[in-house]
Amino acid sequence: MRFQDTLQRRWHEHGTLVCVGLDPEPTRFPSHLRDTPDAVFDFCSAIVDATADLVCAFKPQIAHFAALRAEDALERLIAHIHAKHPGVPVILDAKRGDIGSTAQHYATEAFERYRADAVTLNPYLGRDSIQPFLERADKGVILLCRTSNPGGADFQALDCGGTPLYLRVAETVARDWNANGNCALVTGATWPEELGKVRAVVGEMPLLVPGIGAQGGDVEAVLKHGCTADGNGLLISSSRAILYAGRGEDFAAAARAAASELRDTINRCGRG
Ligand SMILES: O=C(O)c1cc(=O)[nH]c(=O)n1[C@@H]1O[C@H](COP(=O)(O)O)[C@@H](O)[C@H]1O
Repeated sequence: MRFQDTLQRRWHEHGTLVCVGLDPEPTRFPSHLRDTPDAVFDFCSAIVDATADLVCAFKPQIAHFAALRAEDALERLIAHIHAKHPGVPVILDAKRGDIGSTAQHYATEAFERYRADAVTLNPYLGRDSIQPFLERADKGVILLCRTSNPGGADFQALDCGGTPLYLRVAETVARDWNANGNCALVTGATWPEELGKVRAVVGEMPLLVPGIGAQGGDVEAVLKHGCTADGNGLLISSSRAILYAGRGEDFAAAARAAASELRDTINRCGRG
């Protein structure tokens, strides 16, 4: 099934906008897992199994695995999600971006090697750098637009003929790059008013919104500015606040409680 269809199904049939980010940091694992041979997989798969019914997507962050030489654990983790929780899409957070011939290899990496349903990309190199991904109509192409970090405005807010660069990105993606209906944008929870400006430009396009939890984004403000008219349209992503909600043997139950609370807060704050 296409990424955009699985996402719609999670929003409408499972009533959740929560995306759990999978960012393993072994120093923060519970002590009983820290020195086990397959700790990264064991930790992440326990979080996945404890939260799958509460999420609209999982988002593993590739650097967290690569830095630990744990790419094989990432491959097995994504295979585990597909096998045990079919219908939950996996977004590979890789933020790739390169000339077309190299981009082709990044597309193969994301969709064939890792079997991700969607990937985050940096649009800075322009259309041809994204083309190999856009052509995969069944896969989600999630482009950085207004990132959550403090320096996000350094370039993204630069004036481009009366419009900030991030809105130019939003306009271009919505108008020119989305012929297959498989594009989405990253807009950080830490900039809710900009999120609203992006929403006004892109119609119903899905927005991936990191920055809730550890980065301090406000759920209510995100919903006020970012929801579509039917109360959907967002993947509100949290990693550390869910993954490391507990430090003991009950870490997975603690993660479930944190994800459940986030889902309920979102639903209480007025989605659909
Ligand atoms: O593309 C992303 O996922 C992303 C974009 C952005 O603007 N800000 C941002 O924090 N992220 C990612 O989202 C996750 C946020 O983690 P927490 O702050 O722990 O919830 C990290 O994996 C970041 O790499």
